[in-house]
Amino acid sequence: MLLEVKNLCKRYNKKIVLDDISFSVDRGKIVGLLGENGAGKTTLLKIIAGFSKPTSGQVLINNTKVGVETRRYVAFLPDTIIFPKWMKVKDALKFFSDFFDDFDFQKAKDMLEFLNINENGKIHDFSRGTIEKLSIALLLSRNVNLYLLDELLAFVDPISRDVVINMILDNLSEEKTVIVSTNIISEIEHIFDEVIILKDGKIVLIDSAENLREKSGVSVNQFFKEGGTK
Ligand SMILES: Nc1ncnc2c1ncn2[C@@H]1O[C@H](COP(=O)(O)OP(=O)(O)OP(=O)(O)O)[C@@H](O)[C@H]1O
Repeated sequence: MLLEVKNLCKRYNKKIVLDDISFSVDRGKIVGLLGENGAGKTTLLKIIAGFSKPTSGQVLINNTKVGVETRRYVAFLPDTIIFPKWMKVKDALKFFSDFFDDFDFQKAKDMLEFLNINENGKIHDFSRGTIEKLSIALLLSRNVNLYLLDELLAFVDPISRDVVINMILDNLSEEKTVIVSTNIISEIEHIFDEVIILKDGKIVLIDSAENLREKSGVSVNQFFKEGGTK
């Protein structure tokens, strides 16, 4: 098992944001993490990425308790812009290459060329959608076991969404696992192996996408919109 989450709880002051969450994810899977605003998706991904501490419970990646060590296995796409204002694309490439041993420089360059993103461009002058595509390209150029993509496709235009989805698929192997939190469900659900639905910090559904569609008779998107529980 690549990822094991056991009785995870997160509280901010008195507010319970994650309430006794347990699940595990195998290698090679694409998991759709769904939930309304405030359900706890970002909090969960940040804890798995090692950027936020649980109040109680445990997260194991490759059998190692989450922390500095496990950050080597994980690439995290946050839902905010990570680049400083002065940075050009070529600086971001250099930063990733200096910072991450697992970064494939040539792969990143090829992806950026494919996406028509100029290396001399200043990142903060780009549209939010282009910044998202750049972030995804850099992230997928890391060779890690687990990719956590928060709010994927939030800013990407409908035409580019398929391009991004195909980049994810091209990058996958049996060893790599992807957890995607998104609100653009209908366009990406075909790549989900498993679906987790969070509501008020609790898991209300965890199933294979295929089972979910078969049992409910509707798409994952429709199922989620109708309330997300069986
Ligand atoms: N640093 C923090 N301090 C206090 N409360 C927080 C903090 N971070 C998140 N929360 C609260 O935790 C809850 C879950 O937030 P989270 O961002 O994880 O939800 P989400 O499912 O990712 O939502 P969205 O789809 O809107 O991004 C929210 O009620 C939020 O206000």
